[in-house]
Amino acid sequence: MARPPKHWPSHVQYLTVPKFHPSVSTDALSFLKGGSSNRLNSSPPAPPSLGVIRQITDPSHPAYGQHGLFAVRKIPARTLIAEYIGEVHSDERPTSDYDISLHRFPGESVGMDAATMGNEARFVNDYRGIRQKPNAQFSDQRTAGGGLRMCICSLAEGIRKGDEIVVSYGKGWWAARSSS
Ligand SMILES: C[S@@+](CC[C@H](N)C(=O)[O-])C[C@H]1O[C@@H](n2cnc3c(N)ncnc32)[C@H](O)[C@@H]1O
Repeated sequence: MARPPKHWPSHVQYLTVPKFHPSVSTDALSFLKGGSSNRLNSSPPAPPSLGVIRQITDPSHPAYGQHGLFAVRKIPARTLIAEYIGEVHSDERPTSDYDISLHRFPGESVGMDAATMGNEARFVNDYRGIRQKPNAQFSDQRTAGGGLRMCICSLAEGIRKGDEIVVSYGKGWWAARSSS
C-alpha cells in the first residue's frame, strides 16, 4: 500500500488506483476498464502527482483553513498533473463535495467520488475568488491499459512552481450548492 503524502487527512483512505463500488453495472465496468482484464486491481497506479497538498493560510482565500494543491515545479502547458482517483460509483452521492462525473451511459451515470478515499487531486480547488481564470482542467483519458481515467491537466499557459492549481468546477456545481 502506498504511503499517503504530507497533510493527508487520517479519515480518508489514500489510493493510487480507483476502487469500484458494487453499484457500477457489468456493462459500465467493461467500458470503463477498456477491455483490460476485469480483475479489480489490474490497472497501473497513477503517475506521481505534480501537485503537493498545502494548508491555505491566507485569510483572504475563499477556502481559508482548508487545503489546496500547489505546483511542485514549473508545469508546462497541457501536461498531466494528476489523475483524479476515488471510488467509481453509479449510486447517488448528493452530499459529496468530492464527486465528479466520469461517464454517462443511457440510464447510468458513473461518478468518481473522493470523499472517503482518493489521492492528491481531491484537493484541487475551484478558481473562483482565487485566480482570474483556471490554470488546469479536468479531462478524461485512457491509460495504456485501456482504463478510462479522469485527469487534471494544465491549460495553455502552463503553471509556475508554487502556484495553486485551480480548475473550474462549473457553474452547475456551485448552483447545486447554493440551492441546497
Ligand atoms: C474537492 S474539495 C477541494 C479541496 C478542499 N479545499 C479541501 O481542503 O478538502 C471542494 C471544496 O473545497 C472548497 N472550495 C473549493 N474551491 C473553492 C472556492 N473557489 N471558493 C470557496 N471554497 C472552495 C469548498 O468547500 C468545496 O466544497
